[in-house]
Amino acid sequence: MPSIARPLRSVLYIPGSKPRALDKARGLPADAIIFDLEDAVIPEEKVAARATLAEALETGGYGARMKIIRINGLDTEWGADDAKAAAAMGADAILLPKVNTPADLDALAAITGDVPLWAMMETPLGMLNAAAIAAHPKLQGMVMGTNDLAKDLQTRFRADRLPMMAGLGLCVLAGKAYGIALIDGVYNAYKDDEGLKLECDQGRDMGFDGKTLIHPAQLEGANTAFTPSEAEVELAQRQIAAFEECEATGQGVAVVDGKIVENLHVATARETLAKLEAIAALATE
Ligand SMILES: CC(C)(COP(=O)(O)OP(=O)(O)OC[C@H]1O[C@@H](n2cnc3c(N)ncnc32)[C@H](O)[C@@H]1OP(=O)(O)O)[C@@H](O)C(=O)NCCC(=O)NCCSC(=O)C[C@H](O)C(=O)O
Ligand SMILES: [Mg+2]
Repeated sequence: MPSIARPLRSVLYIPGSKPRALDKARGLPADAIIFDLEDAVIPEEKVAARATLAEALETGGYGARMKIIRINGLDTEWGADDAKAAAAMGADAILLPKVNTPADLDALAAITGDVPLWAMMETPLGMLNAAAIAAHPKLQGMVMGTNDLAKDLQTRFRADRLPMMAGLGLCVLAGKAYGIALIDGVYNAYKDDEGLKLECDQGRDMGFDGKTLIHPAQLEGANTAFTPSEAEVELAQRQIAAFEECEATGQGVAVVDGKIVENLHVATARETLAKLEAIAALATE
């Protein structure tokens, strides 16, 4: 299972129709940006948003942040033209909403060619097909659409997200099996830092690489939650040192803080340190 080298702790949605927000994002500490042409843009502005976004990306200035364009569905009047335009904008990936089957990605790839694809996982059918979707050769990331999922499940929002756990879990399993990026859904109450922290921690513990965000005020919370803590880094260093010491004496198991450390734990410890290095490298780019 390949691990994701590029940090994707904070993935900020920006409406493609809002020049001020598009400009502000050039200075925000987001690991990735989703330039949105779908739900954040009203129908009357959809066509103009395409040109506004093309101009912003042409101007550039987004640095090392990963640039992802979310287009409208191919079953809408804007989808095909969005796809053609997005393919020419030099983005790192194109994100397709409401992906139900791998055939949806085939249809997009027929328009966008070699551009990597990401999938919004936000319908019950899409989540049931998560493994087949994750296996698509062009797919490099999945983004959870928890608002649309809640709508389709006819569920109420709960702090523990219990009603959507089955769907999120299927996507995590599928994403890990095929080594693609996995980004959790948005937290709608963008002024509630404590609630955001709880949901980020939950997503991080489930195995997500980061969280989608709707407002700059959420960036710090997500970046902190998805960065290895000082305690995690210090433990990883001690685990590696203890295991190497044991190995030198011909033993395969070390004990740290009363818990066994085997080669698989050392692999996780090394991944923790590598993740921290990748985050530090991003800050200097
Ligand atoms: C939620 C908002 C409508 C709030 O906007 P606003 O009232 O303008 O916020 P502020 O006045 O607090 O903004 C302060 C400054 O920050 C800039 N700003 C705000 N939001 C963003 C952003 N997302 N990216 C970049 N910059 C942003 C403002 O321009 C202000 O700047 P300045 O004037 O220079 O001080 C708004 O935040 C918003 O529209 N957010 C995005 C909403 C969105 O993208 N929704 C769609 C994605 S969610 C979704 O679809 C998930 C999925 O599909 C699912 O099903 O779950
Ligand atoms: Mg959605």
